[in-house]
Amino acid sequence: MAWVEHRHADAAALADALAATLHRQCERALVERGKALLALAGGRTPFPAYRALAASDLDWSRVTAMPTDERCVPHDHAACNLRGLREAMAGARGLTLQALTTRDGNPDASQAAARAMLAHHPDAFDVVVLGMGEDGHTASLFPGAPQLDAALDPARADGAVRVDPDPLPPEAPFARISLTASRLLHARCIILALTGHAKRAVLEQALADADPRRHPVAAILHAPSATVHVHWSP
Ligand SMILES: O=C(O)[C@H](O)[C@@H](O)[C@H](O)[C@H](O)COP(=O)(O)O
Repeated sequence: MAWVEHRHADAAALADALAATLHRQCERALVERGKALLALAGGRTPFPAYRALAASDLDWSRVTAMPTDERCVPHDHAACNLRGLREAMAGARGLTLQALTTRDGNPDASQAAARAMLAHHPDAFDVVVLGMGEDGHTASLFPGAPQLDAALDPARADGAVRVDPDPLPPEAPFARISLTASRLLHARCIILALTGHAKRAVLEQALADADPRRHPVAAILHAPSATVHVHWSP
C-alpha cells in the first residue's frame, strides 16, 4: 500500500491542483502513447477541476473519458454522471465521452454495455479520479451492497458491475454501474479527492483498517500495486 498526501488550503486550491495534475498526466499520455484514457468520478468535489481542465489546450481529439460509475437513469436525467461530465467538459472540443449505461438506464442492459465498451478500452487508465462518501464508498462501491464482494474481486476481468446500494442513498436512489476495483486500479495515476473533516476521519479509518467491506475505498488505498494520490482540503 502506498499513498501520497496532498493537503490544500481550501476546495478551490484543491481543484486548481487537481486540474493541473490531470492536464500534466494527459499531456504525458499524448506524448508517450498518442492518446489518453481517463476515468472520472461524479459527485461535487472534482467538477471545478474538470471545468478548468476542459478550458486547457490539450488535443482533445485524442482523449477518451468515462465516469467511474453511473446511476442507472436515462442519459437526460439530472442525476446522470455522463450528463454532468458532458456539461463540465463542454469546452473540451473533440473529447470522446464513453457511457457506462444504455440511453434508458436499464441496469442489466447497462452492465452488459459497460463490459462491451470496456473490452474496447483494455489499456490502463492514464488517470483515475475518485471521490469518497462518508460511508467510505468510492465510485459506486458501496458498503453493504449485495454485489460488493464481486466488485472487489481482484480476479474479475469484466471491469464493470451492477451495484444496488442498500439502503439506496436518498439523494440518488438508483441502481448503479460501477467500474470494479481491479479496473480502477489498472491505472497509471490514481487520485482520491475529498474535502472536509468528516471525510478526513473516514479516510483515516480506511487507512487504518484494510477491510474493504467496511470502507470500500480501502480496496484502493491498500492495493499492493497502487500509489494513491490523496488530495484533501478542510
Ligand atoms: O457517482 C458519484 O457520485 C461518485 O462517483 C461518488 O463516488 C462520489 O465521488 C462520492 O459520493 C463523493 O461525492 P462528492 O464529491 O459530491 O462528495
